[in-house]
This record gives sequence, structure tokens and C-alpha cells, in this order.
Amino acid sequence: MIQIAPSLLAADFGCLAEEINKIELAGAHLHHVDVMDGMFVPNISFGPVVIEAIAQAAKKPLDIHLMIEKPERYLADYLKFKPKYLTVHFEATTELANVVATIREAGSGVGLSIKPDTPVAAIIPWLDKIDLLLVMSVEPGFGGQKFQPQAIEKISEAKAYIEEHDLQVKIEVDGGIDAITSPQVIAAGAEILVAGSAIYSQSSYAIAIEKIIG
Ligand SMILES: O=C(CO)[C@@H](O)[C@H](O)COP(=O)(O)O
Ligand SMILES: [Fe+2]
Repeated sequence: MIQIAPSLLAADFGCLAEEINKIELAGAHLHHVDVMDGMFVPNISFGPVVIEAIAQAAKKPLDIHLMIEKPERYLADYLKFKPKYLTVHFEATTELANVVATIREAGSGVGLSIKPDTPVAAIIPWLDKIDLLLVMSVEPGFGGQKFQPQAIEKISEAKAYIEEHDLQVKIEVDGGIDAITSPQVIAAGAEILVAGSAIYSQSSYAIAIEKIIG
């Protein structure tokens, strides 16, 4: 089953609890939560204080995407929300084995993300240790960017390896996902689709979700 994880970055923060309620009624499976530190990416979003409010309003699970340098410094601050997935960037840490162990011990799914210029080959040794591979289809840092089609090839490559080795890793894709790009990433093997602007910019979230995941 294909799952949709609308990115709260594109929601109206003036009425966050209402947005969360609306997107859940519209069919969201997960809430994608983008944490940006102004170091790993050239933008700052929000951190645990805002996620506390999100977690209180949400009935659906959280899918936290950490775009922060040295995420090992802050894992506990996000694991306390018991996210379904806590995802770190491969490029952001030299402590990946410890990061994976800490997330797993806390009971959340382990997510690992790669930027557009990072090849799938770089994370192959980690695929049997994680639950989620997040393939970025834009440079991380901002919502509303154009989908980079080379992500399709990367998803296919990762999917082929996962199937060949009978692994349980799900592939998530994030950036520029809409009704045009979603069939391409689904065909390549993505199972969780993140979409921000393509959903939250629309008057009907349910219709927007329906157009993306059918
Ligand atoms: O992680 C990121 C951006 O860094 C994403 O989750 C975006 O927030 C997705 O937004 P759209 O590209 O769907 O507008
Ligand atoms: Fe994201």
C-alpha cells in the first residue's frame, strides 16, 4: 500500500492543530515533520517546542526528517515524541552506527536519507540496518522546489537491491511530489510519498491526496 506523508512545513502554522486535524480527515497516513538547523541546510524551520504541539494534536504517527548537522547531539529531543520514523541524513554524521542503535533502542523506525548528489551505493552497507530509506528528490532546505528526475533511477536501484536481498526497508521520496511525479516514483518502488506544497496549497486536501496516491 502506498502511504502519503504530508509535510507540515507547508501547513498554516497559525492554526496548526486545525491543519493536523484536517489533513488526517483527508487521508494522511503520517505527518512529515521537517527539522532544519541553518547549518546542514540553509534554512531554519522549527524544533522540539513546535513538535510538542504537533504531537499533542496528532493522532496519526510522526515521520520526523532531521536536516541537522551531527544529529547524534539531539536524538533524545525527538525520540521522546515516539515518532514512527526518525530519519537522519547520511551526509550529516560520522556516528551513524551509534545513531542507528540509539533510534532502534528507543523503539522508533530508523530512517536514513540521501541528498540528490549522494549515490545509492554509499548507503548500501546500511540497508540491512534501517527501516526507511528517504531519497531526496530536491536539495533539502525548502519546500516548493522542482522534482529532480534522477531520483527515479536512485529509487529503482535501491528497490532492486532491497528485493534481491529480501530486506524490509521501505523507500520514501521527498521533494516536488505531486500528481505528475507520483506515478513515476511509485513505479520505481517508492512506498511512502512526502508532499508539502502540492497538498497544503489546495483548498481540498482530500482531493489533493487522492490525485497523488490515487
Ligand atoms: O524535506 C523537505 C525539504 O527539505 C521536504 O519535506 C519539503 O517540505 C517538501 O515540500 P514540497 O517539495 O512537497 O513542497
Ligand atoms: Fe522532508
